[in-house]
Amino acid sequence: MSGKQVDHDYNLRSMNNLMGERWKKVSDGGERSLIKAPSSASLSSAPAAPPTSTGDLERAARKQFQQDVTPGFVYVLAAFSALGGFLFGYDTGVISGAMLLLKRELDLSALWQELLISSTVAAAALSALLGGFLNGLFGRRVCILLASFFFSVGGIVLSTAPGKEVLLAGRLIVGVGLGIASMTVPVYIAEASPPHLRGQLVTVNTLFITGGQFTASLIDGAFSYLQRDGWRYMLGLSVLPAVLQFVGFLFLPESPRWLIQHGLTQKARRVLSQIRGNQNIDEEYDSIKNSIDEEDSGGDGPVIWRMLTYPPTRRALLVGCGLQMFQQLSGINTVMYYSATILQMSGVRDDRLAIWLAGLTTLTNFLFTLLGVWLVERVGRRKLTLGSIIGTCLSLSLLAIGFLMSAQHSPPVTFHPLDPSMANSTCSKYQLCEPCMLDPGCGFCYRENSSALLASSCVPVNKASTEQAAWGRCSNSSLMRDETYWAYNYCPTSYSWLVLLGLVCYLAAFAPGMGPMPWTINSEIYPLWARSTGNACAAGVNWTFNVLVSLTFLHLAQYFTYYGAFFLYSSMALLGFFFIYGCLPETKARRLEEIEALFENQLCSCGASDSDEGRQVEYIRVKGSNYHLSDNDASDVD
Ligand SMILES: O[C@H]1[C@H](O)[C@@H](O)[C@H](O)[C@@H](O)[C@H]1O
Repeated sequence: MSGKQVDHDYNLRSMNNLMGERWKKVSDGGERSLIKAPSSASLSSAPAAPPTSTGDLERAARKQFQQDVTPGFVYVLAAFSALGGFLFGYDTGVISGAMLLLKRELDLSALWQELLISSTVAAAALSALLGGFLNGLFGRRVCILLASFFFSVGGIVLSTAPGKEVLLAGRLIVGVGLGIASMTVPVYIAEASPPHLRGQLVTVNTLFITGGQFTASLIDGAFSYLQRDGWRYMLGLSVLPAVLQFVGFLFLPESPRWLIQHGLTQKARRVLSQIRGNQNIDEEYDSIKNSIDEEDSGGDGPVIWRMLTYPPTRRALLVGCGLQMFQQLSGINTVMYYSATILQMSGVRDDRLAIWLAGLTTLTNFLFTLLGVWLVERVGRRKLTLGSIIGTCLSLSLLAIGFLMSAQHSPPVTFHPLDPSMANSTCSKYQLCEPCMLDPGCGFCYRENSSALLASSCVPVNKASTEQAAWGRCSNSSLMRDETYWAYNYCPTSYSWLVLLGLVCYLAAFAPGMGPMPWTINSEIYPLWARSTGNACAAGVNWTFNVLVSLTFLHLAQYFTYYGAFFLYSSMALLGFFFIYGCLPETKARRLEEIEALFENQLCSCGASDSDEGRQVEYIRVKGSNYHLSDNDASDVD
């Protein structure tokens, strides 16, 4: 565990020799299909024979390495693993639509609604922590099998539940699966991927999360038309991908790194050959073995203790957990959850239409995560995360300004109807829509006549359904004549376009970087002995802050108003920017065994070394030998 880097023997002279050999064969026509002859354009300034520079050869070698030797099996493995991400997104996303039907059919109180929503996230936080222990003991494959088993059983329990108690049990079971999957899948993909594809393949897992959220919003929209039992289909459909993943993983292999760690060396070699195709696996095998041997002499005590007392892993853990915390403090789940309300503010009054349009929010999140998959190996993790958090911070401010303008131009209450029960409701005290809307017990009832508001009142909400008032004009849809509207949670405003613009900018900035990078980076910053525990802690932090932010939003809005809440999220994102700028090193294209060395310097010294980033380091293997390439400076190689 000394931070010493494994000696990879990047012998450039031998590379030149090998390249020379190879080039000779190319000239002879022997391996023309492996390294193509340079185009005439690239030859124009080169000497006649051999007609290329070392840089060209390096590039050709790298291209060949990337094109020829990444077997399709790695993609299959990543896709089956990422089904765990899909279930993560589906199960967290589907509940909002299901809840609309559930609360009507099962007559759920507010407490039960909150229980059904947050129990899953709380169970996920605990089981993510437990997942670290299970991963070390049984391996990644068994943990993924276990997670998909929980997802399947949970889905069946939910779809057949006779009452709310069984529903709660089902939600807890799904939560346990979520926690285990969220910490295991990124680790498994990272350990199986070749370095040049690792970032992209782990980011695909987050793409599947946002894909799951998008699918959930479509399913919610489609089944909301069913008069009865729509929620059973919504919650039960997750069984299909869960069973698919379970069956797939019966045939997929264990991570070679875990196998070597547990002395199953022959099996590990077999798996490595399977996932590395026609490459020589000796060097990778040795480097994993070396790092495990170093770690074995690293001391006693529980892993978390060893992590905290060894500076590089302590720093990595801080960075990993910090990233997850700032991801959630940037308010992604509040924005997603309240997107329907935000859309209603901008004039969409039909509930069903608002549900469908909220699907557009999840689609935008999904599409911009796709951009992240494309960018991660091009610009690197650090720049992508930094750019994303600046954009997130600015667009949160834009959202806040939109809410501020709406609040400052809040329509007045002009009509004070008498409460038929003569109860003295607090709603009648409000003079403006803004405080009326922020009180969870009240809503704004108004008539609109060619964009002018008439006879607007603040009245109590119907406790059984927030879609109606407790009494008066807005208490019954048949009573609501043309142009009479009920606004719960929002106020009619002419600044809704600003809020909508803020929402779109927010998703465009958040989704490619702050969404996926915390997961991707956590899967690669810990040495093998600390990887499960590190990811378990970081995933636990993610889920804990997820539940904290979602549960506090309404109270925050009540005390600080909507714009106060969004300014708060924006300042959190600004803090996050300083944290990432100072503490997050670039891990792109490094081998997992080398990354520990990046955390040897004091934490928060990364900003100072930004200039090093121009010198991109890549490791490639050509038929079993490794070379250390510098992309930007071919003259390094002489
Ligand atoms: O990375 C994911 C993703 O960005 C999701 O959209 C969000 O709901 C999750 O909380 C987050 O962890």
